[in-house]
Amino acid sequence: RSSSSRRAPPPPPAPAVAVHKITDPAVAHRALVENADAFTERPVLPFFVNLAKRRGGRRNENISTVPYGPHWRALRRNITSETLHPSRLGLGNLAPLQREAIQDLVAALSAGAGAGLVRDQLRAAVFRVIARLCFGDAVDERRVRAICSQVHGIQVAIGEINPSPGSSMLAKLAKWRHQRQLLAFHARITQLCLPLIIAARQRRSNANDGGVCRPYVDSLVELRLPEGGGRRDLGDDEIVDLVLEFLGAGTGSLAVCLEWTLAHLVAQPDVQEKLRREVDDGDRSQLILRGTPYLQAVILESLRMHPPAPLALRHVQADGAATLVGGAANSDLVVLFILGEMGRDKKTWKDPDEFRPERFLPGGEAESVGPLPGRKETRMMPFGAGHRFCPGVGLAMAILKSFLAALVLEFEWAPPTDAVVVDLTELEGFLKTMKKPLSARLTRRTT
Ligand code: HEM
Repeated sequence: RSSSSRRAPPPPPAPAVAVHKITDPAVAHRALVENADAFTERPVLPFFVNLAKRRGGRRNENISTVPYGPHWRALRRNITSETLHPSRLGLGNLAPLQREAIQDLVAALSAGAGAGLVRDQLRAAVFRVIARLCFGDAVDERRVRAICSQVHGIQVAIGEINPSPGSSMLAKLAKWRHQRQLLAFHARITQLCLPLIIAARQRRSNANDGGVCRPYVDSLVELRLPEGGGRRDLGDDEIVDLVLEFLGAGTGSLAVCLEWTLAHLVAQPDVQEKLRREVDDGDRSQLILRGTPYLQAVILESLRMHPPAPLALRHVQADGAATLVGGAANSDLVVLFILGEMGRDKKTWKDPDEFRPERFLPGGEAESVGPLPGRKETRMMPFGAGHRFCPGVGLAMAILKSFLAALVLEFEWAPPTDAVVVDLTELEGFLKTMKKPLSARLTRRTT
């Protein structure tokens, strides 16, 4: 036999995948809401492939990456019912965590608000709340700050990934360095989180459930995942990845949204004053209970114009893809739903580039629009849509409302000098941040 006849047959070619972008909210509705079952999977990002290689090919899943099915359902049900459910996040549980974080934020901002400082302080304050929901009271402030800085680092590094790096040696080297940097962040986060996971296992064996507001990590050490007809515990490394997802998904988007919203309040003092009048009117401790439609409208308007997560991603099989491209699609699709463009779609929104919260009030063009798409219509989707919409939407809206209310009650927000115009240029990345960090002159209000 010739050597060529003994050669192993070549591996089957990888299935062709085409990329398809969607910017029209009506098309997104057809796909994610009306054909939800065909749009359940996300493409696998290279970072997770590299992480798996380091673990000898074993891929750990978090809620965002896990294929749709029993594993996803178990993780999603756990986060929703054990941590994010309104009964868990009742005012009695969330309010004290927020109060402490807001008090520290106000103190830090009172001490000076140079460029970049507002952004850093917002991120640190939101992280405190999310970290306490994740780990409970057991975590000390130094460790919280260290984890916060590593989680931020990994998000910035993911945002810097060049999607088409080219094939030159230099490009390959840059890509390799970048992946190493991501893995180093991940290793440091693992080191910082492992003692907290061990502490949670200890609490479990002591049969102490950590109180009414049970930390997310406690629910994870007790979770039994379906596997091969039976059930199994999660390993420490799997819990690290789920915790990292919780901390990252929770903090980054919230801090970015607060910064954008404050920037618009600086640019439009009339909106700021109207908002202040609403939150100042009546019992402040009952803010969320008494209803604050303008506060809700300001936040929705900010999320419409600047959805912090710029994309929702799906991997769609060729037959499901036909609903999008028409006829018979001959390849799978990676579908990019471009959330920012949907919020500014000219067919859907009047004067989409104007920040006008009134549009979400009764009588406005978007009075029935909320943070999630409706059954009949999608006009914006800052928290995604379909089966994989964001489970943190309730927590996110609660935190955004209480932080924003406190920040306009405590301070008057103005540009650093009267001559400065607020720069609202966006920076594309893992999150859509302000290109130039918000710089503001803060005057403490005496109330
Ligand atoms: C302003 C704040 C937030 C924004 C704008 C946001 C946005 C999003 C978006 C766009 C998605 C993708 C949805 C899709 O593909 O259809 C998502 C998914 C997700 N978010 Fe959020 N999010 C926020 C806060 C949070 C918080 C506070 C948490 C939890 C602590 C969270 C946890 C998650 C998780 C676990 C997923 C994956 C869901 C799944 O695949 O089943 N997010 N988020």
